[in-house]
Amino acid sequence: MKTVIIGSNHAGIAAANTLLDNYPDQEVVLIDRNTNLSYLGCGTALWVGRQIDGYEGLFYTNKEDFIKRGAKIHMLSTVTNIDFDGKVVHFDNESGESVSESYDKLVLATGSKPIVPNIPGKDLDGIHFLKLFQEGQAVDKDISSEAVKTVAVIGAGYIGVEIAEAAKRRGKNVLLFDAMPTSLASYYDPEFTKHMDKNLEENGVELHFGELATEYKADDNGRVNQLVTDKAAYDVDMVINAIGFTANSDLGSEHLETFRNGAYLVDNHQKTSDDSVYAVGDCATIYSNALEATTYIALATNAVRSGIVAGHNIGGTVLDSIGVQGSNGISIFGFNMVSTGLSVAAAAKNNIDVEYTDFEDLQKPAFIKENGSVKIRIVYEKSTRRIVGAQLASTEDIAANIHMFSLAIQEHVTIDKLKLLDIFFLPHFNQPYNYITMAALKAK
Ligand SMILES: Cc1cc2nc3c(=O)[nH]c(=O)nc-3n(C[C@H](O)[C@H](O)[C@H](O)COP(=O)(O)OP(=O)(O)OC[C@H]3O[C@@H](n4cnc5c(N)ncnc54)[C@H](O)[C@@H]3O)c2cc1C
Ligand SMILES: NC(=O)C1=CN([C@@H]2O[C@H](COP(=O)(O)OP(=O)(O)OC[C@H]3O[C@@H](n4cnc5c(N)ncnc54)[C@H](O)[C@@H]3O)[C@@H](O)[C@H]2O)C=CC1
Repeated sequence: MKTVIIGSNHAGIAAANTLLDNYPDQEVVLIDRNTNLSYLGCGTALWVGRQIDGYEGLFYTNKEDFIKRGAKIHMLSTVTNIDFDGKVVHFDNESGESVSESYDKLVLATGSKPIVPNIPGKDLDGIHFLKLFQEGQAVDKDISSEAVKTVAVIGAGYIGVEIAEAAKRRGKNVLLFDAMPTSLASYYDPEFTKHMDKNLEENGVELHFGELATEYKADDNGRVNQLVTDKAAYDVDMVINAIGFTANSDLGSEHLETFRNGAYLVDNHQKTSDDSVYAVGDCATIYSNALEATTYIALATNAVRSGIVAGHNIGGTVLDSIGVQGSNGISIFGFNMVSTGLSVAAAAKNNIDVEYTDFEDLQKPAFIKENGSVKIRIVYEKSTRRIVGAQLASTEDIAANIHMFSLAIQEHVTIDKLKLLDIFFLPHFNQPYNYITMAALKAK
């Protein structure tokens, strides 16, 4: 059995690893247009902000490793066309020749592409996106220039907020814009984002929310020097666009069934509407246990799990995807936020009638000196009382809490089941009346 995988980043790599590690008879071919594979984009802001020494540690595998393990891998090779009936993938290889690979099974792992703001001046010099390693290098180079004093970041989602912090750490004036009235509006409710907004402001990031970029203007050399919005005009030396990703499904969208944003529609084996074709990671849909529906969530964590599921099903072991909660986290100037499932705002947008319960307390008993306050919100469906989301914010390390809520959503746990849940107590870590128990007990 020969499997061809198009795209060798997180999702494609996970599918390839699963096949190579568990099914020795499988012939695996990887094709990718990039020069590198396995780049952890999550490290870009850490590297650009000089919180880590360099980018070298942001790759976890390479071409040679796949060759050693018996796979064939074509890098710098762009797939131009797929003959789904004849089961042949056509691509331009590293030498520029048009070549092909036949397949028994095909895995589409072509990921996502940044959404481009469609406004005048969008192609000027000094306007960046942050997806590829090379784009991270370009941003780092520009930020290293003395001439760049003011950086505008368009989009205060995860990439925008992280790169705003990085640019500030490099001593730039940073203007952060978003169409929504707060940062991180897709992940948290305003009662939580207000703390992140305050944190950003206190650290010198200038916030411009509810303000839309309408034009980028250039100097005589064709480099961006002004950002015009629906409210004002700002002199800027560099722009970073981060207004979200959309699925990169150009290769198969005419042949395969797709979701409303163009992502390949897949079943719980990651199989598309073509029996021989699987899709994984950011180019595919995913099942949300909170929504109880198919949706689109671009995250590396999902990419990896979907690759594993596809790999096993292709290899011959039936493995059902268990769905996801879209769990995520962010840490900015020492302020941490994590969320899973639906916020109250996201539930409303999806017509799910929810209640929520909030609590705020110190992480540890007051007699412990190094201690920060933690704010928690648990969101549950009114009719069934099943937990559909949770948000936490603190200067404390609260990250691991969210995994439990992720499992609770996956397993349809009700808010009432959480009230007397056995949660250990040790003053080094938490309180006997801890905020999870207290929030659950307060639920209406
Ligand atoms: C700056 C940044 C920070 C992030 N931080 C986090 C984080 O902290 N946590 C998290 O979970 N997620 C994070 N993400 C999201 C995460 O990186 C993506 O969800 C993940 O990369 C998706 O993996 P993928 O393999 O599906 O797709 P991609 O990473 O998009 O890879 C797709 C691959 O397909 C190749 N390809 C596409 N078309 C073709 C073609 N025609 N021919 C050949 N090859 C092709 C591309 O070259 C690429 O290598 C971050 C993303 C960015 C940009
Ligand atoms: N910590 C993490 O887990 C990280 C995850 N990622 C993932 O990578 C993907 C891409 O990240 P982002 O690009 O940050 O997307 P995002 O979806 O997180 O944020 C996009 C932001 O842009 C705003 N926006 C949309 N259109 C706009 C417009 N025309 N003008 C101004 N603002 C506009 C939205 O309101 C939103 O706040 C996401 O799926 C994200 O979850 C990225 C970085 C870190």
